[in-house]
Amino acid sequence: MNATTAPNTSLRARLDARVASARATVRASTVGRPGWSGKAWRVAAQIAYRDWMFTRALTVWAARHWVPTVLGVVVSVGWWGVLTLAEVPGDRITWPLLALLVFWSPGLAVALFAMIAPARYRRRVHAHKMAAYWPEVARSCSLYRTEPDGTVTVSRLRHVSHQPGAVVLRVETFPGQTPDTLHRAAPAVASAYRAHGFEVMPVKPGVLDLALFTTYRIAPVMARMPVPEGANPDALPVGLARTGHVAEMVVRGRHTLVVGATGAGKGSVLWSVIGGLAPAIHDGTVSAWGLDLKGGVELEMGRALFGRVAYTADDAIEVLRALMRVIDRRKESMRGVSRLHVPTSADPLHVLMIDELADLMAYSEFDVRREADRLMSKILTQGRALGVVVVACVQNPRQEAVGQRNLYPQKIALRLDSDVESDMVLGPAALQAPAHEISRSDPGTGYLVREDGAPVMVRFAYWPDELIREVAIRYAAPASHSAPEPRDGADAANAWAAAARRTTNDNAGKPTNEDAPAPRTRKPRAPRKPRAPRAPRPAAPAAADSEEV
Ligand SMILES: Nc1ncnc2c1ncn2[C@@H]1O[C@H](COP(=O)(O)OP(=O)(O)OP(=O)(O)O)[C@@H](O)[C@H]1O
Repeated sequence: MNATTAPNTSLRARLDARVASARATVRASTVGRPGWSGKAWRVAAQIAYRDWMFTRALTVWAARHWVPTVLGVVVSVGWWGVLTLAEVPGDRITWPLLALLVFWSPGLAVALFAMIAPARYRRRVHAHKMAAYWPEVARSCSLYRTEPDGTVTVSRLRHVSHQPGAVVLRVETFPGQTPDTLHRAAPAVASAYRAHGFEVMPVKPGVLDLALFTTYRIAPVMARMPVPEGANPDALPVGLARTGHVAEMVVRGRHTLVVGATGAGKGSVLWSVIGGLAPAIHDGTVSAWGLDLKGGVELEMGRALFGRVAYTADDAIEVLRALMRVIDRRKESMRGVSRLHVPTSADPLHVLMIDELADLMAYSEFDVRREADRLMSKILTQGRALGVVVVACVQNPRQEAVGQRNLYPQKIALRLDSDVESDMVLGPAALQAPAHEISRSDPGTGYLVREDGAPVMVRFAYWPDELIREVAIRYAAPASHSAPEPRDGADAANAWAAAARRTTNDNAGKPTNEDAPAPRTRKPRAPRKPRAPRAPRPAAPAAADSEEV
């Protein structure tokens, strides 16, 4: 900041403060008064406001349509003058006045509309202004072509609509233009209209909605007790989007990486997912697993929602192995039956929530890191279709902390420290999602970048500790989820398949902990006789992954 702007800024700030305080005083002594006097002030203010809207709309109409305005005045005054000069007996006012009303009737209709629905009137006026400016914007943003006869064709603006916090332009391509051109021009269009940001949403081939945000911030949202209808892992409500709509996140079939600097609000994302899914956890269709190597400070608050949690590195490895067993079992049961797991209470969607991934993947002992890396790679590459998904939170997106970030198809970038980090996390989507520009005073705000790469700014709901505790009590996980071991019946078959594959496994003989017998009592093994014919079974493609059974 230079020396001349500093005093101006403080003068401006002082003036703003004075104006705000004067407004507050006037408000408190008029419409803000308690009781009947306050009510009377509010009614009077409404009448004055609507009168003002009527007059303003009529004046604007008259200024724009001066021909009928002047003609109306000339005809009615002339008529009255003729009647007066001719000394016609009787009423000389009514008919001239009616003539004026007829000429001015369109303006009066608009003014009445402005008086009855002032907010809608303002939005319409605004939409008209935006539409009037469109040809110029389209030309300056290269959304035009010049015809052989020299005329210029611009992309057609079908209509302008308003949503809370955004103005939406529905734009249509002209023949020879691709939607990509509109995508590329979107930042320039947003800048031309002085918008705080934009979002492009395809409507149908050749037609796009371009949402221009009129506000930079999304107001804080408080989480509420979740309801069973909302606990949908295909469209989980997690907060508010900039358009004012509920923001939804896909959990099933997606691994999600959540990155945010310290204090950016990763806890809000974590609890929006686990808390939002709580009713599904309670009815058994979702099973939550947790890793919190900060000693369980975050997850212990809602411990009852999790089937299994780990607060130390060694326990975390055990949890990852247990998840691999689930994956291997599902590979067997889903092979040739289904390509995307459908959760049921007997066979739930497993959601692994990791608070601070770097504690496990970067700051643990070397052996733990290596094993965690191996298991996470397998879970991330094999789990999503098999109904095992990971939501991993991390502060630092550096390579060593999140070496596998490309294995997460869905990313959430909360406030980040630099544009390099935004780029690192979001790649090309960072251009539309400058997470490093999110203000420190807006924790819980971030960009959700789905698999298709389109970013949506979201304010995740804030979950106070009391609510997390209440939700955990009300929607505690069923007891069966606390020890998710191989199901009876499936056990013997898996053991047979594993034993058979181990004989052909490249890693056979290597000391892996998954080979250790599960600590549960198992059914006595079937006689070894059937092993021989199973060995050449065409299980080779999955063999590399089979040792975790
Ligand atoms: N959605 C939200 N709305 C409003 N305030 C929030 C929201 N989320 C978080 N906060 C505020 O920001 C603070 C920090 O949030 P949180 O602990 O979730 O950050 P974090 O990213 O997990 O930080 P760290 O990585 O240091 O643990 C909270 O104590 C809360 O006051």
